[in-house]
Amino acid sequence: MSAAPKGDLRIRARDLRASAAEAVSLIWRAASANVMVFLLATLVGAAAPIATAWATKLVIDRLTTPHGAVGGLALALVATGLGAAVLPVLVHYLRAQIGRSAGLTATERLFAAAERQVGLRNFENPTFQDRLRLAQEGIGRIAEIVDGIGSALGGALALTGFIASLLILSPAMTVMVLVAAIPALVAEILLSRRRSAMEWSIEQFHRREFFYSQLLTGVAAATEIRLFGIGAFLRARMMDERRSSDAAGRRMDLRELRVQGGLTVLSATVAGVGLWWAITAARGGALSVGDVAMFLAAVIGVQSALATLTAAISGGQARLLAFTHYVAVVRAEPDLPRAQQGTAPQLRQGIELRDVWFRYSDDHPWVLRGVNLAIPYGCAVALVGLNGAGKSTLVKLLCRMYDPTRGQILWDGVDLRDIPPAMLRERISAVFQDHMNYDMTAGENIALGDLTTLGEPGRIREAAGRAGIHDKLAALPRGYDTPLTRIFVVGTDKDDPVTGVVLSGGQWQRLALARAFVRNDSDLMILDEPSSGLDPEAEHEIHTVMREHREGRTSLLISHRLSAVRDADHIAVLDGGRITEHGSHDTLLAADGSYARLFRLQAAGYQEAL
Ligand SMILES: Nc1ncnc2c1ncn2[C@@H]1O[C@H](COP(=O)(O)OP(=O)(O)OP(=O)(O)O)[C@@H](O)[C@H]1O
Repeated sequence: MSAAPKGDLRIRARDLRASAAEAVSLIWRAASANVMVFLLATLVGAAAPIATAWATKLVIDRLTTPHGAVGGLALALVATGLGAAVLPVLVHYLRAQIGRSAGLTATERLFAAAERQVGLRNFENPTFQDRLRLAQEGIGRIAEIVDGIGSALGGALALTGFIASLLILSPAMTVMVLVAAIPALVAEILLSRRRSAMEWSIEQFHRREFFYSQLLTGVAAATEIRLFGIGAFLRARMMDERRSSDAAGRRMDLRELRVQGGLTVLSATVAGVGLWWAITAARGGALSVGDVAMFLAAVIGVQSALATLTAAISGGQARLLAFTHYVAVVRAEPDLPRAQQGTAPQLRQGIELRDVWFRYSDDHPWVLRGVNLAIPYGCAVALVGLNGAGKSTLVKLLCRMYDPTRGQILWDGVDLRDIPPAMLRERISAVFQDHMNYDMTAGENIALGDLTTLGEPGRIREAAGRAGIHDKLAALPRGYDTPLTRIFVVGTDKDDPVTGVVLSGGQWQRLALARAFVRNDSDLMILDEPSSGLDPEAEHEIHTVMREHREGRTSLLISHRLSAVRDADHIAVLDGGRITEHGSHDTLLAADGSYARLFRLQAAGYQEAL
């Protein structure tokens, strides 16, 4: 596994500062009172061992002196020992509290930032996906950042106190201990940078492993996996991903083992030399017994404070580097240049696509190559075309999930780019080909189409009625309050567990239709393959309903079932990224082009069967 490129690490110094500033301000704003008590307790806790060491030295010196009074000192020793024992428990509690408060705020901000990505481009970008996942992990480690700040401050205080103590006893030894510590500090900082780069580079393995694990443990793919017997195959792929990330982790651990092992030997040697010197000096009468005890406590204290400080700095750096992903997501620009001002005018004239070109990225081929299409106000326009012709892509452009690469889409003459996406989408309702089935109650599944209906069951029922699913939903064990999921229990009533229900594909499709219908006042209704999963009777019934629903409304209907689109006001054929034919059903049949060919092909299929 290669480390992150050098350029990446250079950028990281700046990112690190931004990350530190963001983390400190987040922690402070989320829990300022607790932070103050935490810092105070940490500092007092760090001073306690120094006080203990001095009290111990004085007690020993007095004990070895005839008639030395030790009562007060012994009490002080007990008090500092008590403080040293109790404070860490308090610090631990405060750290967890601060971590929770800051984590709550950060989670809210992260998901709000993800919502600010109003289009789909970033969500389809693997780098952004990696960042999102690492950002969530980073939030989980905020408590460690708090810990790091505490350890750094405590370590610095303990270090200063013990160095001062050591200086009194032996300036030469002080220099020696400090010089031995510098390589440790530098090495730890470099190691932590390398570890962060490694973690970033193996994120792709984690994401793929997660994908396979979801497949293997989720319900969605369970039937196919069993039928095709591909469980072992998928598991092998998942384990490959795990092995790749483990291999990178093992290499990093080995590197740390070598470096940290060497550094430990170095500090043990320094401590040994110091001990030998102190004992020799005490023998010669240059140091008292208490001095030797103090010396030992100071050497151990300096080394342990340095270790704490080094770990706090390198660990803090690693955590802040992980936190840079959070900062990158919350500060990311919206993916679509966003119209802040402006409104979506109520549709009066219609929608027009003017020479629209689109490709998903510079590396992808063109999907649309100069589409010109009008969807006049109050008309039903049908879009037909072969698989992959770009029909769903065109729908996504209409909802402004992406902006056209070239050309314009006009809403009553206003460029969609000049309309805030949220306002535009309030005027549109849709059933998508790949509609969502939410693991929520039946009523909620419909109300998601217009949240104002959450408190208005009448509107929900009416939409369900129009989509032909009311009777089914009303007959469920808890009617519209029945959870449509077997994945988790909805509600908290332990004595009366709510059993979830699983709907069929066609029933889910009707629910998706109801979700679109519930948004009554929409200006544009988009129906992308709304009846593909329905039985023939249901399909006929739904098309009748949709025809009624479309009456006087502006709508765009996409279907491979050409009998379903024949009564649209206009039919447009999308082929090779362009509109190649358009007109009414009769005109297109008379023109004897590709629409006529496809229509006859489908009709012949039915006739042959008769
Ligand atoms: N998110 C995406 N990223 C990259 N390419 C995409 C993406 N979505 C679709 N495409 C590509 O764009 C082309 C058009 O796809 P689209 O889904 O719009 O076709 P369609 O006409 O709706 O097809 P179908 O009738 O099969 O539903 C296809 O070649 C597809 O591979």
